[in-house]
Order: sequence, then C-alpha cells, then structure tokens
Amino acid sequence: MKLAMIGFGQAGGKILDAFLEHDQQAGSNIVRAAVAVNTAKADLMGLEHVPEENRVLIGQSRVKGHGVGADNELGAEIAEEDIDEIQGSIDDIPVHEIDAFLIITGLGGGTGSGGSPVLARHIKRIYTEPVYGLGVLPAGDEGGIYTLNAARSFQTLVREVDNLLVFDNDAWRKTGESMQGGYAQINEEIVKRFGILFGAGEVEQGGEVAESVVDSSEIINTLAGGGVSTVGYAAESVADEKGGGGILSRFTGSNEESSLDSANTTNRITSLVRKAALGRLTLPCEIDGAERALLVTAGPSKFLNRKGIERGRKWLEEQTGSMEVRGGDYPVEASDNVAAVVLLSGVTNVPRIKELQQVAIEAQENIGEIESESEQNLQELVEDDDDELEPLF
Ligand SMILES: Nc1nc2c(ncn2[C@@H]2O[C@H](COP(=O)(O)OP(=O)(O)OP(=O)(O)O)[C@@H](O)[C@H]2O)c(=O)[nH]1
Repeated sequence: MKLAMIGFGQAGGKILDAFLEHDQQAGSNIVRAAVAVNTAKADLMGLEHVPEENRVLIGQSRVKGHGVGADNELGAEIAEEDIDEIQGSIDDIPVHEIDAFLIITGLGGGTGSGGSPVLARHIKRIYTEPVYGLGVLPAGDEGGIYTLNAARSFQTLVREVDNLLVFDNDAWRKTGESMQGGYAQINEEIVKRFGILFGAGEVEQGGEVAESVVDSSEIINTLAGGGVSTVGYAAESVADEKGGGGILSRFTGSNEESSLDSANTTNRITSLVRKAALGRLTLPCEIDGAERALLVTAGPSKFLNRKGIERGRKWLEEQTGSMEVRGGDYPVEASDNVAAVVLLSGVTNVPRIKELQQVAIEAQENIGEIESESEQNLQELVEDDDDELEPLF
C-alpha cells in the first residue's frame, strides 16, 4: 500500500523518520511521500531521513520556531493559520500514486496533538483518498496535561480521520530506560507492525502465491467504516529451518514428510495468530466486539500456507464475533522470521481510553480550580496586609 505520510510534531516526525529508514532497509516501498510539520525548528533539524525540502516549519510569527510547549489549542490555531504552508508541501505529492494519507502524531503534546485534526479535516476536504491517523497515547507518568491533551485530541481526531490507528506508549514503556533510548526502541516496534501491515499490500501480484497475497484494497476495506484500530504482532525465527529441511524434503522427502511439514507450517501460523491477537496490542483492548479484522502472515513463502491463514481467520472470527475477517500472505523471501500481524478495526471495548478520559477530567478540573484561585492568591501576596504601600504607577 502506497502512503503519503505526514509526521506532525516531534513524535510524528521521529516515527516518520523511522518509517523511512525501515522502508529503505526492507525495500518495502510504502512511503511514497514524506512530509514533517512542526512548530519547533530544532525538531525538524534533528530528522535524518525526511528530505529537507519536505520539512515545514509553521507558526514562526507566533512561537519563533520554539514549539508550543504542550499547548494543543495553540497547536490547532497555528495549523489553521498556516494551513497553506502545509498544503504547499502536499501539493508536491503525486496524489494519484498513493492509496491513502497517514498523519502520524503524539497525542499528548501541543503541535501534533492540536494540529493533526485540523490537517486531517483539511486533507479530507480536498482529496478523495482515505486519511488515516496514527496517534500515540502518552505514558501514564507523563502527567495530567499530557493526558488531558491526548484525551481531547483523541476525541477530535477520531472524528476527522477515516480511521485512527492507536499506539499506547504506556503499554510499551520499559522502566529504567532513558526517554530517548526508550523512544527509539518503541518507534522500531511501531514501524515493525505497521510496516508489515502496509507493506503487505505492496507485493506485486503474480506467480504461485498470487491469490493469497494481501491487496491494498483489503487493508482499505478493513479500515473503512472508521473508528479506532489496534494491531497485534507475533513472530518466530525460522532461520534454522530455512536452508535445510524444508527445501530438501521438497525434493527428496516422502509424502509423509511433506505433509508433516505442512502440518507444522499450519500449526505455527495458527499459534502465531493467537499470540498476536491475545498478546500486547498497540492499543490494549478486548478484541471481542472488533468490527473488522485483517490477518497478515509474513515471511518466506515456503513457511506460509493457505490452511494456516484460513484457520487463523476462523479463530479470529470466533474471538471477535465479526464476520468481516480478511486474511492473506505477505511473502518476504529474505526474512528469517514468520510473523503474524492482526489488524483489529472498530474496537470499542477499550478500558485504557476510559481511564485516560477519567484522568483527563480530573486534570481539567484541577487546572480550572488552580486558575480561579491563583488570581486571588497573587493579589494576597502582592498587596500588603493593611494596604499601606502605594504602587509606583
Ligand atoms: N512513541 C513515541 N512517542 C513519543 C516520541 N516523542 C514524544 N512522544 C510522545 O508524544 C507526546 C507528544 O510529544 P511531542 O510530539 O514532543 O509534542 P509536539 O507535537 O512536538 O508538541 P510541542 O512539543 O508541545 O510543541 C509525548 O507526550 C510522548 O508521549 C517518540 O519518539 N516516540
């Protein structure tokens, strides 16, 4: 699937950068165009893979290139005011060559959190291609203001995009790691999952595997209908089996041997599908009730088989209660792994979002109380008790 990716804010830019690196390394060719938008000049300069001409600094007259300091209302205002500058960069995208837009952003900050819904609305008004969001939730320990920003941005962005794919930093953070090192690793996890998902729709159809290969329309149809999505992933190394047994048994092996191989392949896939769906999702949630799902099995084609996918698909139907579960292959001959990626779209039973909203409401009330008290407190501090002093003017 060919995407025009727009990284908004610092997290958005860094994840976009990681996508570009992955695309080059894996040769997956999913990023047809990459644009980074930010109010902070230093963040844009820190990017390594986004072409310089595709880095758009907005809000210069308001914040002088220094970012909006987690004020997402200001982030939204600046995006409105400078939408033409962002559009200038989108104008260079060969939109007829892309399948969809993907706006990537951290929901807890200011620039991307506020700006992304504005940009999504704008792009949807102009283009007919679907506009997806990839929104990152802040970790719980980042504090009230980040949680409040994320809760408000989440609410707005879901409404503006065709589907919001969510990644929850809280579920992925490791204790005792530096933020930067931690993010680099987290970003790799993000790119691995979404790279397989979107890369799956990019495989040329043809040859033996043609009918079982995932097509980009299957990804689009799974995401159609809107709402919130989450992704699961599980992989197993097949490096040891790659060179030897498999191929050998194909030429020399008896029927018994090859049917055993096929049974192994099927079992491996079904167990990977279970692990992917029941393990750590990008947004932890109950999978029961997901409206649509897509299963992608990736790896060297001799380790993929139709039976495995069919079984995995049926199991997903039972678990989600959805009749709209698609499935297919993503053959990657050079890989040493077999992986299953499960996209669950239209999930609604997400306790994490309810918790986030609760903390956000408390933070909002707390901020309101402090604001209303602060004027009085300042007055009490500045004025002398018996009003004996006079200000200069
Ligand atoms: N996964 C991931 N999350 C990040 C990364 N950097 C920041 N975040 C998250 O994104 C949230 C938003 O931060 P930024 O993207 O820095 O904010 P911004 O949009 O640049 O806005 P301002 O800095 O307020 O102008 C943070 O609360 C973190 O949760 C990253 O590299 N990866």
